[in-house]
Amino acid sequence: MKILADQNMPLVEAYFSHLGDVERFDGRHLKPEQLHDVDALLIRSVTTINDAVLAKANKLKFIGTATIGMDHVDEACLEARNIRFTNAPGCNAVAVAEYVISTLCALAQQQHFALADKVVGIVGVGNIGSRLHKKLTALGIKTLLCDPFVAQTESEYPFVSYETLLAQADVISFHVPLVKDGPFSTRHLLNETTLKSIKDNAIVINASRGDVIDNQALLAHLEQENTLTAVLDVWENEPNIAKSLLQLVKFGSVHIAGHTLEGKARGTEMLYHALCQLTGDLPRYQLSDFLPTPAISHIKITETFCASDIINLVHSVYDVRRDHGLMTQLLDLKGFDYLRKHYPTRREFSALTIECATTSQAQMLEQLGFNIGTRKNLI
Ligand SMILES: NC(=O)C1=CN([C@@H]2O[C@H](COP(=O)(O)OP(=O)(O)OC[C@H]3O[C@@H](n4cnc5c(N)ncnc54)[C@H](O)[C@@H]3O)[C@@H](O)[C@H]2O)C=CC1
Ligand SMILES: O=C(O)C(=O)[C@H](O)COP(=O)(O)O
Repeated sequence: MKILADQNMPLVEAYFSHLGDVERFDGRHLKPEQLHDVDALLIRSVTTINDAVLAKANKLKFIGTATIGMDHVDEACLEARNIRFTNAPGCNAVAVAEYVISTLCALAQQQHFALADKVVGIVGVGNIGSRLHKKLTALGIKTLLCDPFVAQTESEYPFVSYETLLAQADVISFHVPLVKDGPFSTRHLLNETTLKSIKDNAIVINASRGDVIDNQALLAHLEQENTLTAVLDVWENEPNIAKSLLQLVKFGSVHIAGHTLEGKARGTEMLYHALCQLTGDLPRYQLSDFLPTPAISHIKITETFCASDIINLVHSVYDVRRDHGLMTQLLDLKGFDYLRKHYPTRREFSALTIECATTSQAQMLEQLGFNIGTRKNLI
């Protein structure tokens, strides 16, 4: 079997070599002739799949995208060609939720607010939004949840309308899929009109898809007034983003909110399982076979550990300001895709094991996502 995989997908050889021959390709520039005689194609979010690119795919029976988002794939055209398709639902949901937590911690330091004083509106309460909700609750932060689809089945929490969320939230964080048209389109959910309904001094975070916010409208809004804090991980027209917008956002990054080591590796692993299922092979490997021990793996905290220490703890694992610095300093020199390809290793909170002094610390930090070590005599 011939397997063609995006050059930025980790661990493909390690997982897939027993299934066939692995070759790599440049995800942004897949050409139809590269699919000749290929049996399985493994892509990331930068590869558009449509009729044109599949024109010479004579043997293709499987396409997997090691991402949550699927807006780059025309599923109808795969169905018509009888090509099995899968994404990797939830693979990097923890990473995106931790990106938002790191962002809020950094803003709390810079803007001198207490995290627990903010109301965070989550637009889209699926894999990412629900994990974010859990972590925010651990920090004592109130949330407003907006998801018309989940609201129909989930009665545990009250859901609000998008209009109510915009009017009442201090922080608005987008976690919807990009749906480009139809009655449930999410394109330009935040636009010239809806921008006018958000609160003064609000914080807007977008780690979903660039098109969910009308970037030109946001740019015009930021140019007019300065009470809005905008944080963007995703941009319209990547990789050729509006550089004038980058200058006005508080933190900008190159679509890396989901790029933890664990998140990317989980994506590869989910495709491996899906292909094994199709071929009838038994999976031989699991993620723990490949994840390295983190450089800092254990710490011990005392009873005096307090709110400001939580911020330091979060930033000891991941500080979003590193990524903002990389983007603002190196974008012109290296380009958007180079910075994504050479993204420095980032681990999830769970890679750090914490020995706590009290039971309440252990409960809170576990809910935030850290691994809790055993310690006798917890207070
Ligand atoms: N920046 C990054 O690196 C990453 C970005 N993403 C993006 O985040 C998106 C969300 O990911 P997940 O939470 O895992 O997806 P999910 O499918 O689990 O959840 C999305 C939720 O959005 C809801 N939704 C759809 N339209 C809505 C609307 N108009 N208003 C409110 N809610 C709406 C859905 O009902 C669903 O519950 C992905 O589709 C992807 O585009 C995902 C991973 C990494
Ligand atoms: O999972 C998704 O959806 C994402 O947006 C990915 O994390 C983006 O990563 P790449 O696939 O573009 O590397």
